[in-house]
Amino acid sequence: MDQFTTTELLQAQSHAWSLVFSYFKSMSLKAAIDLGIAEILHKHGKPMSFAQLITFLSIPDSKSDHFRRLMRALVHQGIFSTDQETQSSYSLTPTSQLMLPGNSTSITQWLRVILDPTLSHSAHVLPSWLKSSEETTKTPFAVLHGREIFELADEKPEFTKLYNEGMASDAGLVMNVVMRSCRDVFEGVESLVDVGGGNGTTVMALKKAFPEMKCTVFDLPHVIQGKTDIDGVRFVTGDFFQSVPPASAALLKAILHGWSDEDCVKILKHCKAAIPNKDNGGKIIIIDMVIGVVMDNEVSAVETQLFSDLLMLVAAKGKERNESEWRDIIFAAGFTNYKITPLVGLRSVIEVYP
Ligand SMILES: C[S@@+](CC[C@H](N)C(=O)[O-])C[C@H]1O[C@@H](n2cnc3c(N)ncnc32)[C@H](O)[C@@H]1O
Ligand SMILES: O=c1cc(-c2ccc(O)c(O)c2)oc2c(O)c(O)ccc12
Repeated sequence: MDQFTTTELLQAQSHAWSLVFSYFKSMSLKAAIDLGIAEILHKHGKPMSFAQLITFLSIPDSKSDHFRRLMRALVHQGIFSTDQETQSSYSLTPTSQLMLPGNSTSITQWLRVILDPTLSHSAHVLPSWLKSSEETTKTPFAVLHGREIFELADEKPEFTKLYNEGMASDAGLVMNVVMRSCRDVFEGVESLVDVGGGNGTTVMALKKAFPEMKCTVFDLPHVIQGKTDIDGVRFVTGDFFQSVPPASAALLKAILHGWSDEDCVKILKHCKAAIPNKDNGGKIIIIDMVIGVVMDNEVSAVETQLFSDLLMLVAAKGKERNESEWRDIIFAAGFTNYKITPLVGLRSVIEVYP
């Protein structure tokens, strides 16, 4: 017990407190979204005084000091910025810019899903789930809710709607980055099936860049329901554990991280059957994280990848993979070659060849 000095223990206490209070990073961010602070600042178009901010947000005078403390914490985290001298003139930062609803790069809906208690409460189940030998086929999420995340459509339609919109709100920004940094990945692809393509946001972004590409959005019935085909975009209902509609390329964006190695091999084999063989130029395009592959070796990016892995542990039967784990499932599914291109941020594009 006495191998650490008092100084070390005090530093450790500070470290532990910092970890404990980290949930206020999430919760203050959620409060900012729920209050619509970024929207108000954006509409104003120039730095906004505290008095204006509380007026526009309809914060009663009796709560203005409380609200100032929330703003102080948000500014400290770089979510909003403030005038150095007066500390009372607020502006957007790039992070709050992403929280403006309604534009194609907004991640507001995505943040709402990830911070929704339906997901975050699953984390509380992790310790008992880890000790239980009976629960290997169910995720902590299913232990808590009785069903897996994609089986909740009938029981929790509001959450499923939020989930589908949230995943879609992630697509705009990522596809923007893909089109800027590695557009050639999609160059010359005649037809593409977006496997687990959600509500079609990714495909719409692709169609903008490649109007000639024939696209299929493939997803579960409750996601595709009510969607009508438009010029060059088909919506197809199905299950990627049964089969995948044919195309020159299959896109798997944020799919494989949600499944076990065995399940990924099954999904990849169905994708392989859907695309042309080696001599005829078929390929799979995966957009997901590769643990440890981040631009500029940013330490905090790896930490975020590890936390995303924990989300896959509690909410899905999947995991975030490092390069060697990706290689194993790619080769196990019968592919012969792959190429990883890191994107700005946390994810990579993995091109996989038959
Ligand atoms: C994490 S979301 C990713 C959505 C989209 N690719 C994106 O990146 O925005 C996973 C998607 O897989 C779909 N999905 C889950 N199981 C499926 C299955 N068995 N067959 C087809 N799609 C499935 C879900 O409905 C959901 O839209
Ligand atoms: O809760 C989930 C969240 C995500 C998710 C999607 C895109 C991202 O950029 C990301 O960081 C996470 O994906 C899931 C998934 O793929 C599942 O199969 C089950 C649950 C989830």
